[in-house]
Amino acid sequence: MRTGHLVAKDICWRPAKNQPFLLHPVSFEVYPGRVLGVVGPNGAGKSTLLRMIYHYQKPTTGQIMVDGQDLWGMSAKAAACKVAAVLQEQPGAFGLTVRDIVALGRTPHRSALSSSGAHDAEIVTQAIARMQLEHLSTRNFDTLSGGERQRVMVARALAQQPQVLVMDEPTNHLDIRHQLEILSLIRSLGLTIVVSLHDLNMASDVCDAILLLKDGHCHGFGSADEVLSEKLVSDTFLVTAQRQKLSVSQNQHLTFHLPT
Ligand SMILES: Nc1ncnc2c1ncn2[C@@H]1O[C@H](COP(=O)(O)OP(=O)(O)OP(=O)(O)O)[C@@H](O)[C@H]1O
Repeated sequence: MRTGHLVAKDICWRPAKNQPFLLHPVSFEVYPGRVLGVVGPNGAGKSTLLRMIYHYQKPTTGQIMVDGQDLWGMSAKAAACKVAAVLQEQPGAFGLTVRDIVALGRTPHRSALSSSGAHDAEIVTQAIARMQLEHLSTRNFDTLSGGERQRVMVARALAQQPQVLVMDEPTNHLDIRHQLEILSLIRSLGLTIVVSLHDLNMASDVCDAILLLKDGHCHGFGSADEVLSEKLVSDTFLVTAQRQKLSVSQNQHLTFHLPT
């Protein structure tokens, strides 16, 4: 049976009891192996939502279920066996090599006293190969370029063998080639993926469903055709959005202008 069925039921969040909600109740479902794109203007609540899915920030109310299990009813370690994250900020590695960093992905799968064995080593090797990082595996992580680091963080997430992968703006700082590679990877992994993207055309190309947020409210959830309509995009981003069919690929493409 394919795993990675993600359900969010009325999740919302505020920093503290006496503060306003920054994310208002939002519900969605992602079927195993599908890709959900989270889009919206700056400050919409995208990262706030993702943090709840990768078990960093507990929803104030509501529930997140992975394969029928309440993500916030389990330990952080158990949750890390289910959900991995690739974030915008990459940690300082203090002299660790690329292979060391990828091997950290195995940590949630080990018991407190066990050291990593041949099985873990094989999974780490496979994750490095999947991201074509073999030639960099002994390099100090801190010496890599932004794009190379991003690929290492994806390899670490793959070594974690999650059912759900969360990616917060994974194409940031990547050149066009690496952006396309990350998008193609997202499609090919076969994992359930929740990804925040600023580029609405990319989101439309790569995602099976789109969740549109603004000011902490859900403004749409459904297929890209439904949610990324001219009207909804124009209203949400305060621009004039136009959808056009590209003559060569026949794909729909959004263009944007400031309203006159
Ligand atoms: N711990 C916090 N305390 C107070 N405000 C917060 C906290 N975390 C997030 N916010 C606020 O919540 C709002 C949503 O932030 P969030 O980072 O989720 O937005 P975003 O959609 O990811 O934005 P961007 O596209 O700019 O990255 C912002 O106004 C942010 O300042």
